Amino acid sequence: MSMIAAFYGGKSILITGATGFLGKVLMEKLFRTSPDLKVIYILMRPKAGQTLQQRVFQILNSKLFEKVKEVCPNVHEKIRAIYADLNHSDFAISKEDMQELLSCTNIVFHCAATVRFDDPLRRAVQLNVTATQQLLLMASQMPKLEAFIHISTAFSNCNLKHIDEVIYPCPVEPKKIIQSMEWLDDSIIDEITPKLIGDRPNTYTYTKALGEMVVQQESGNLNIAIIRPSIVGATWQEPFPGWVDNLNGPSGLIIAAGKGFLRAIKATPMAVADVIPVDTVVNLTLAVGWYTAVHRPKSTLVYHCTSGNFNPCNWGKMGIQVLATFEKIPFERAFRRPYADFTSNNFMTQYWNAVSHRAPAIIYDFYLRLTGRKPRMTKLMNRLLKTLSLLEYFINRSWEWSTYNTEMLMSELSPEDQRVFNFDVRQLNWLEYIENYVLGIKKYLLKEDMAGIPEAKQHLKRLRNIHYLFNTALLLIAWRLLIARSQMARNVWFFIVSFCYKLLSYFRASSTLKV
Ligand SMILES: CCCCCCCCCCCCCCCCCCCCCC(=O)SCCNC(=O)CCNC(=O)[C@H](O)C(C)(C)COP(=O)(O)OP(=O)(O)OC[C@H]1O[C@@H](n2cnc3c(N)ncnc32)[C@H](O)[C@@H]1OP(=O)(O)O
Ligand SMILES: NC(=O)C1=CN([C@@H]2O[C@H](COP(=O)(O)OP(=O)(O)OC[C@H]3O[C@@H](n4cnc5c(N)ncnc54)[C@H](OP(=O)(O)O)[C@@H]3O)[C@@H](O)[C@H]2O)C=CC1
Repeated sequence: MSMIAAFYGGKSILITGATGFLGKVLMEKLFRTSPDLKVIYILMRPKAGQTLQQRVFQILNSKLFEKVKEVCPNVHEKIRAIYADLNHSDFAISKEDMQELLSCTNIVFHCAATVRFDDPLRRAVQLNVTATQQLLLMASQMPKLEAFIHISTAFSNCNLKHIDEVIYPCPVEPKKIIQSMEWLDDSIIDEITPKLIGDRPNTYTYTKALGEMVVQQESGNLNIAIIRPSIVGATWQEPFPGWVDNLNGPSGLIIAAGKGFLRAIKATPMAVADVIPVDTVVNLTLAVGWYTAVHRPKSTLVYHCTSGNFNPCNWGKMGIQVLATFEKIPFERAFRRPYADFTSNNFMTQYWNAVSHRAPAIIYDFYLRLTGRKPRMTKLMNRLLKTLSLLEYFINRSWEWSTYNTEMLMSELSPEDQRVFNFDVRQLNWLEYIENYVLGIKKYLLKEDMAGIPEAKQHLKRLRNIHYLFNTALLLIAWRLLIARSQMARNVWFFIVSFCYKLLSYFRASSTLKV
């Protein structure tokens, strides 16, 4: 019997960010391994015209929850969706709901965050810092609380090369930042943002670091732990391989490459691609929840959930495997044939952006205009290039994360828990994982049918022929223009033609002699 699964039995669990990528997998695993848990409270807001109930219904009816429905048929009765907007000062939770949350909650998993790299500082602070502070305040009023688990990111201190499992201070106190956001106007905040974030690349990593400081400062008597995952990718094993439902991290770029939009990328092939499967993060999170509640460590422990030091894969290897998978499992209606060029040179990046990204987009838009349709490729390409520029920082560097706490926890688990809540990425086979990742993107993100693979392959063949034809035509035009302008080119051209003519005459003569 798994001790961790038994621990969550009968518990009331509060999750923020349960509608997000990580939150959904966390909920799924909890229900599947501890179907006798009492209730999961999820703090959520209505979105895209859907009420809370409709959102919950959609999640429970997704492919991800198919196994849960078998082991926990009354799962819908065990989810309590509570209206909450973490951007509000008191989360806008009703009094009755607040009362229930405060009196019943045993465990808190705080996953909600804004993960956008380009969010203005005010928004990022509100969600990643102030909301964390408020949730801790709520937690301090929960008499039955056993553990508070905060999800941060391994990149919260990406300004350092070697990162230990400790909370690093930021130069300006989070409380001062929170206060200043209340009275500074947007233009001033925009002006001081670069100074505040310093050598971090964006407001996301900076505010996640501030969030950790808040956890440390406001922890009081709570049992708290922080988990720092690196780049969270599709599921490795559970509930099935390759599940993914958003474009963050590598997923968006894999789509862009598979559809033939992305042909070159400024990346260091030897830099470590510290991708970690989402189910591994969830297993560690649940193990940490159990350990923190049962063993009550004296201080706030930080756990790195990374792959680089256990089982490293680099961006070059990942790119090659992604491309190899496109050969077997191509995406439908590709714009161009998938092709990868990794370059770490600025000039070459500009060159490829002009030749391989912008020029085809302009030509295609011209074609759309000619055929009376609305041009859209240039806009899409500009977005892609903006995304690339925001991700570049992370694919041209390597970091070292120490993992003493994570390894200590692994050794504390019983063999059964090590199996059920496996977070040992040494067992991960990257080639298999990447293939399943690409397949998962095709099935669950792009919602493409596997039956369409032969047609997709045919389409790629047609694109290859068009590509050869186009290049040959381009070469001929260039050559014709050169001949018209340069005596030297003309001489070379006449030399080649007369050489070919002589060769032909020679073969003709020798074949006549043989007869
Ligand atoms: C050369 C060939 C190569 C072949 C092989 C290639 C494969 C191998 C190489 C793989 C290298 C991987 C490197 C990963 C490094 C990750 C490091 C993370 C480290 C930190 C980890 C964390 O701790 S934190 C979690 C990560 N956090 C994000 O990763 C958020 C990013 N994101 C945003 O910060 C916003 O998204 C941003 C972008 C501002 C847009 O902002 P925006 O307002 O312009 O756009 P929106 O988000 O509203 O989306 C508008 C349209 O862009 C589409 N789209 C959105 N994201 C997209 C995306 N990533 N790739 C494509 N397309 C994307 C979307 O589908 C919409 O399309 P549509 O309009 O048609 O619906
Ligand atoms: N994905 C990754 O690569 C990594 C993620 N992490 C961390 O993991 C955690 C989860 O990330 P992930 O699941 O990928 O992110 P998602 O963007 O998929 O999910 C974010 C969640 O936060 C919720 N949320 C955002 N704003 C509000 C709000 N104002 N009120 C209520 N809820 C809100 C979202 O709700 P809604 O659905 O309503 O928008 C959603 O449930 C984050 O803390 C992130 O920093 C760490 C490392 C890497």
